Amino acid sequence: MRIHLPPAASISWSYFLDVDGTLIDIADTPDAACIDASLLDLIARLYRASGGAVALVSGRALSDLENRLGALRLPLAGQHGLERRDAAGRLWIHAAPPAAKHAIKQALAPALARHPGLLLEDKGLTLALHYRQAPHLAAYARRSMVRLANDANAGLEVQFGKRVAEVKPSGIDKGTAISEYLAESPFRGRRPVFIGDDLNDEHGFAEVNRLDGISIKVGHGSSCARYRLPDVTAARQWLDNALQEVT
Ligand SMILES: O=P(O)(O)OC[C@H]1O[C@H](O[C@H]2O[C@H](CO)[C@@H](O)[C@H](O)[C@H]2O)[C@H](O)[C@@H](O)[C@@H]1O
Repeated sequence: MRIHLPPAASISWSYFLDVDGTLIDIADTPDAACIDASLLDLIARLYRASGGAVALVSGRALSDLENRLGALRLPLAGQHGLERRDAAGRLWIHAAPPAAKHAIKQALAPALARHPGLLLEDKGLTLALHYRQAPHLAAYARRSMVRLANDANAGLEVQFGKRVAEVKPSGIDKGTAISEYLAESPFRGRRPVFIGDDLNDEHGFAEVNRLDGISIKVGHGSSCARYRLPDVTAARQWLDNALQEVT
């Protein structure tokens, strides 16, 4: 992999940070992933030093992120931007739970019972079918979610990610979440940075590229991001370096 390292980070920029695979290593299951104390400290320091211009932009649900962050409160976009808490603490919800959600869950129930390696994550507005514990079922899981989204005929789309296929309302993504933040204080007027690792981060990279910001892909795989960092450790180190400006 050819690595185009990003320029040195500046605390005058706006920081949009993906979570799984970017700030924390991928774990076997969604629940097993852990935001450790040193990451909490890094985010808190960056948040203070940048005047609050830090948001987590994640596929996880807001409530899930909140539980993992404990007392640390900052802007959060969850479920790929479908729900967003802004810097003033206001909550923006961009879609209702899909009417077809119950039917999709029912349709998946036999496969989930048959294959314990499949895991269904109901995030409220989206349904994610994880196959990390059953990688041989990748094609089946992806195909099933595409079929169920199409059959619902209700403005749903499938977002693929690391060993996951997710049915979600279409039209909102991490790119729209970033552009909403950038219209608001304290993000407005700052150069945007987005760091991510997964397919669902490509919308965010594209938006940041459009604004001449800094898009950084963590790890391998094709991407429209302009820069690369090899892994979670390097991503955290790059952010920590921004804080050297202020110490
Ligand atoms: O946008 P992110 O913050 O990166 O969240 C993306 C998805 O992360 C979680 O799933 C992924 O991480 C799990 C734990 O490491 C892993 O087991 C799974 O295979 C990955 O797909 C989360 O469960 C999803 O809801 C997020 O969309």
